[in-house]
Amino acid sequence: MDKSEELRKPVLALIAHDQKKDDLVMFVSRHIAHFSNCQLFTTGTTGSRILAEHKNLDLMPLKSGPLGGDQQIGGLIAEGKIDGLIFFVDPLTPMPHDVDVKALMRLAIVYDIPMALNRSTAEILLTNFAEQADGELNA
Ligand SMILES: O=C(CO)COP(=O)(O)O
Repeated sequence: MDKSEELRKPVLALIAHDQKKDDLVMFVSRHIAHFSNCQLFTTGTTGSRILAEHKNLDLMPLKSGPLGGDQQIGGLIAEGKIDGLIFFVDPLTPMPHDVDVKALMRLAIVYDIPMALNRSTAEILLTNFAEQADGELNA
């Protein structure tokens, strides 16, 4: 691995179901220093909500989840382009695209991508990425 590869920004996928979007935007705000050093992919509406608060992030919104956004992120995972997935899931609302959500989670498991499905696990995931980045800087 050459130096530029070692120091490349972590690539994270961020997604939130509608009832969890406020929580995710707050989470991003709280950890903005960290997210400013990441390349981000999101589903459509999630990305718009985050960009409305934080215009300068390196963030690429894909299609909305029900229109294929979860599958696009799954495709990126299959191509090895995603280092971690933070997905604030709403467990209390039926979703028309539930199969897409399940397929995305399946691919994250298949490719052994760190996947946080709620806030407390997302905190652990971010801490881990931050520690890795510190380790690389001090190596
Ligand atoms: O439905 C979603 C994930 O399954 C999220 O999609 P949006 O970010 O477009 O609302």
